[in-house]
Amino acid sequence: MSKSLVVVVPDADVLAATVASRLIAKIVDAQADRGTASVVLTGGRIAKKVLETVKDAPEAAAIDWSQVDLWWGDERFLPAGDAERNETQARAALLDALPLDPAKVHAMPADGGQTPEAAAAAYAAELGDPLPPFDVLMLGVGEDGHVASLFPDHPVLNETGTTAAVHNSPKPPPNRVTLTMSTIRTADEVWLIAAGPDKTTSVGAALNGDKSRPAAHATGVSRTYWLLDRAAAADVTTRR
Ligand SMILES: O=C1O[C@H](COP(=O)(O)O)[C@@H](O)[C@H](O)[C@H]1O
Repeated sequence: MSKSLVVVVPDADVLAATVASRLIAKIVDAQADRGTASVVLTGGRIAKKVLETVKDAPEAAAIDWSQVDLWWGDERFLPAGDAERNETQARAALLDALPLDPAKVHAMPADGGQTPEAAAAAYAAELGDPLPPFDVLMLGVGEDGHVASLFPDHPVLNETGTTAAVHNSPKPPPNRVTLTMSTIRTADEVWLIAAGPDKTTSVGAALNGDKSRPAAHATGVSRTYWLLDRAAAADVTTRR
């Protein structure tokens, strides 16, 4: 049965260090088990800090980076190289410094003139059927409780495929591509990561049972971790 745990640490710096250590250990363990590891990245401020911390961590040398598949939970549908793309952020924070196999870096398509729907369909094809075995899927949590590009009360929540196009996102940019919640829930572990007082309300609501927050539905098959700093956790009244 899936277990859910809430981990609260003092601040965003400690949170980034905590998540980075866990991520390295998770990848090392997956590679010890089956030779490869599969990780789903997220975007946003704390995600950037986590990746920068992994880059500076001596224990990251224990990872065979050529045997890591990297996927993204969502992407801002913008031209390749745009600074607002989650891919651009991840490459600058960590990926460009690693000896990755380019064929295993599965970025979501950039806006090259096709529709977001076409981009979402292309990513679904890249994921394949069955879906890859995601060892860990990381998610930032928005001020409104969104995860990936799944926003509260948005039609994207009704999508039934493995990926979806998003229009009229309440957070810029308006067009996005995202994994659907059913895809997120196939990951072995889902880590919801949040820091700072602007996340207090949404994290508290989601963890206290407000099902209108997409974050409340993001669970892993084996484990769901809420990895929070004290400010983000200030309204949490339940410990799982
Ligand atoms: O737009 C997005 O926002 C969320 C959260 O970002 P943050 O800067 O508030 O932490 C992020 O997780 C998501 O991947 C991204 O596309």
